[in-house]
Amino acid sequence: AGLASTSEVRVWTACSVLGLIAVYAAIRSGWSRRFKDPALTLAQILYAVTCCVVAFVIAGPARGVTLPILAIILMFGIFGLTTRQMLGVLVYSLVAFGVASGVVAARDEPDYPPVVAAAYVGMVVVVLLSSTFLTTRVQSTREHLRRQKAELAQALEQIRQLATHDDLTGLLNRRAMLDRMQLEQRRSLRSGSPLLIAQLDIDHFKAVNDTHGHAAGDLVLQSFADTVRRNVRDTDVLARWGGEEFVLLLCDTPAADAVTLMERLRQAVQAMQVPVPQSGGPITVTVSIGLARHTPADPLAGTLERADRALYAAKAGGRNRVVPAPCLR
Ligand SMILES: Nc1nc2c(ncn2[C@@H]2O[C@H](COP(=O)(O)OP(=O)(O)OP(=O)(O)O)[C@@H](O)[C@H]2O)c(=O)[nH]1
Repeated sequence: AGLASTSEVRVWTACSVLGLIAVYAAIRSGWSRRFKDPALTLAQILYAVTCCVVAFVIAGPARGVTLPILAIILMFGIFGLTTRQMLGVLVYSLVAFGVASGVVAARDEPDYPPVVAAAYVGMVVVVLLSSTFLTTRVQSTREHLRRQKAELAQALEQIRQLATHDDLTGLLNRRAMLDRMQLEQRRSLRSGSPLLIAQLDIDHFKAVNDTHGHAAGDLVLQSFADTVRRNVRDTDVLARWGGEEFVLLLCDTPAADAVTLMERLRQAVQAMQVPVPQSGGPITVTVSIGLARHTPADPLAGTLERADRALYAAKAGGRNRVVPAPCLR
């Protein structure tokens, strides 16, 4: 439109388009993934500010258009840059526009009197400062949200832990164990691997509480849980079923091995010595165990019932013993 030199505008347009193509290629090719910000926001903004500054110099009387464009460029920075990067952009832009103003003044354009030059510089400063201020605000809001999100995730994990685990022993609780049993039941059905359920009940536990107190009883429950956990495989699942009663799920263990394992477990519990402060010597306990194999045709409740009956037989038979359900004999 006769406002600016055609050759300068052509060179400017070519450089701007080449810059856009280079950024597009860097992102689409995946080359930019090696950087922390694959969108190359900082590089894009610095390049755009540079183009804006050059446009300010060559646009003649139309240079006022470059200021809203500068504001739009910086808007992208508000969401994509850190406060430090934005401060860098601020300093770079101030210096670049300062130089540009000097160049324009040196070109001695008739419609660029000092008062207009000062107004442009003032506008550039306002745009840059307000963008930097907004970036700081957005960054602090983002940081606040990030912290809240982390706290929420931690609280959810705590709730999940409380809902699925027993507070005293850290073992799975009954509800979580039932879920796990169903999972293992499906797995066993698919693979044909044996699945066994053991019910474990500490003998005469009421007497422990009555003699040594409830706190000592709690220590015994914790030691019992640790002892059992240490004596079974990681793939076996132990849960506190309620009170002094525990359930152990033996995955992929042949029945004969399971009976031997339960016997070893019984002996480990018998050998366990629980030191209790202000209670004379350490407390010892024994355990009765009922063991049953899950058969694919049966519901889980049926297997639990058979393990429970075997446990009852162990108690009735004098305690401190392992009784396999009839299906295992
Ligand atoms: N310390 C403590 N005791 C508990 C807890 N939960 C249940 N108990 C106690 O466990 C005892 C269970 O007693 P009983 O059901 O009579 O069984 P027992 O004395 O072990 O007798 P047998 O099972 O027949 O050998 C009760 O005294 C309950 O109060 C707990 O979390 N901590």
